[in-house]
Amino acid sequence: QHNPNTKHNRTSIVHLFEWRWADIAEECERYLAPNGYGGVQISPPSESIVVSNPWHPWWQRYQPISYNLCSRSGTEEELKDMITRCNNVGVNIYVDAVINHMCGASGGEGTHSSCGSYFNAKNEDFPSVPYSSWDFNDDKCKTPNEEIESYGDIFQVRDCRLVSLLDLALEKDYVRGKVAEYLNKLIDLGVAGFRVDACKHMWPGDLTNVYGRLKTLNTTWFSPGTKPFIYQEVSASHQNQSYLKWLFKALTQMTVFQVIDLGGEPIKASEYFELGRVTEFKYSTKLGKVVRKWDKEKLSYLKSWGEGWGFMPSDKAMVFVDNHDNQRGHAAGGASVLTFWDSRLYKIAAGIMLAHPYGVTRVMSSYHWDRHFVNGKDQNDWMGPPSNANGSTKPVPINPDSTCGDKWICEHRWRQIRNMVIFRNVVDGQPLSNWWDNGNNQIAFSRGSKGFIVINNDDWAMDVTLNTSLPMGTYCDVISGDKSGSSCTGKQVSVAADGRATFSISNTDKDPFIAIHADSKL
Ligand SMILES: O=C(NCCCOc1c(-c2ccc(O)c(O)c2)oc2cc(O)cc(O)c2c1=O)[C@@H]1CCCN1C(=O)/C=C/c1ccc(O)c(O)c1
Ligand SMILES: [Ca+2]
Repeated sequence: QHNPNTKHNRTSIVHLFEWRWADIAEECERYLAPNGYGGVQISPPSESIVVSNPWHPWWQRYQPISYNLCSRSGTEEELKDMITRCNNVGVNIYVDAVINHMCGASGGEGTHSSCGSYFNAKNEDFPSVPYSSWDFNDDKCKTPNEEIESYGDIFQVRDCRLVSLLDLALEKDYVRGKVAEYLNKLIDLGVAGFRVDACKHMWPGDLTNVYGRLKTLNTTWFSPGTKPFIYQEVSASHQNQSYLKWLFKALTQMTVFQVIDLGGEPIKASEYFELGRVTEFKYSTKLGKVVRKWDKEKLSYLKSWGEGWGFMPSDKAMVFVDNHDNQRGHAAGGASVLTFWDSRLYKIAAGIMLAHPYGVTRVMSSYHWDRHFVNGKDQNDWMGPPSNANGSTKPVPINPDSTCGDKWICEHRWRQIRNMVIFRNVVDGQPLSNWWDNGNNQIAFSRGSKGFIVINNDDWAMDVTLNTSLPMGTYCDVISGDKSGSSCTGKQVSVAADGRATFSISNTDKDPFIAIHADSKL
């Protein structure tokens, strides 16, 4: 089901990565609802392993040991309360569903889990579900050590263990039933859909079967018959790296009698299109390259942004500037991905993503960690959220100036990003028009007659008069400030009767872009 089911033309999702349920509930009521966010992607709510080395890494939550709704973010009661409170203010909840695997094969035995449930990884014994060795792909996987060895082999990628994670036998009716039971319980609680993790490692046919077992949404908040919104993580990045390594090795060893499919990426995102939306991973890396002006990329090339760049159809795409994985440089294209660490360029990238009509947009909300690069790799890329000595996650304090404290970054609260989320809501449904560029890194475009954005990413000042297609009047720039009452706290733009306006943007501006829309008009 490809429609996010968002309420009263809210168009963006925010990923409150590793937030506690209690804090999410507060944030829905005090910030997300008033500022037009459509929904929240929450971290996996299922009980996971607790890893001690490295100490409580963020990715331990991607190693389930049961489907008990009890995790580092809170209890089932807190989850239920949060979903209710967010739904009551029109903010949907999307669950990060980890259904391809359980914990790593060397996860050990015992109760080192987020809620103390017993499991034995070695025997593939997860009594809380229950799952036993019958429910894993050991027989189906044809590699000697059960691991994915070559990313060029689509059977290994689906049926073997991803970094030794115990691979569930999703072709079995019993396993499909257990996974559907887990997702349906969340639907009963009121969630609006799922971000399905690691889809590349599951057969589309198995996913189709599981999705087919899902209930329609809880009618307390959704109209009868509404199907859950599904968006599938299909990441080419890591695959690409390993796939290209394999390809090179194969080529050096290839004899004339062997025929190796030299095609592109073996598994295509399009295999998953019919099932739901798919994360467009090229978007992050390409947008990062263009805004950083790497590889001779220019902002003016964004004239054909979207399908024109070879991305999947807009109505199938979930897009983002960065995500929890590639903001840590994991992905092959990782180096170009913009993150909160590069805040000035990050805001430009977010402005472009939110102003452009392509895809459903997801805003990342991160926490700070002590990056420590050694030979280009961050030794601390595993670090979990701000936490107390006992490993529990710290609450999110809100400062008087509306920023977050205690190392929570809260990109979704940055004025420039928050206001562009609102911009996207105001212009929803309006086509991109009035494209203008200077052949380099100065661009501008409107969204019908509802909004207009101008960006200067060149190393010199910009001073142009452009047709905005907006009605005559004075507009507040929502990047340098807000409209408050009958005045602007930042720059203002006056649009003449013929729709033209003059824009002057210094290349040394804190934020070298201007955005105006129907609701920022005085
Ligand atoms: O070096 C690592 N992993 C190998 C490279 C990334 O591979 C992983 C991918 C992955 C990434 C890109 C691909 O193209 C691909 O086919 C697979 O997806 C996962 C999904 C999970 O639910 C749990 C995982 O441990 C992984 C994972 O390790 C570290 C140590 C273990 C976790 N991890 C990690 O780096 C964890 C990464 C991770 C975790 C959760 C995610 O949703 C995700 O996208 C990445
Ligand atoms: Ca699998």
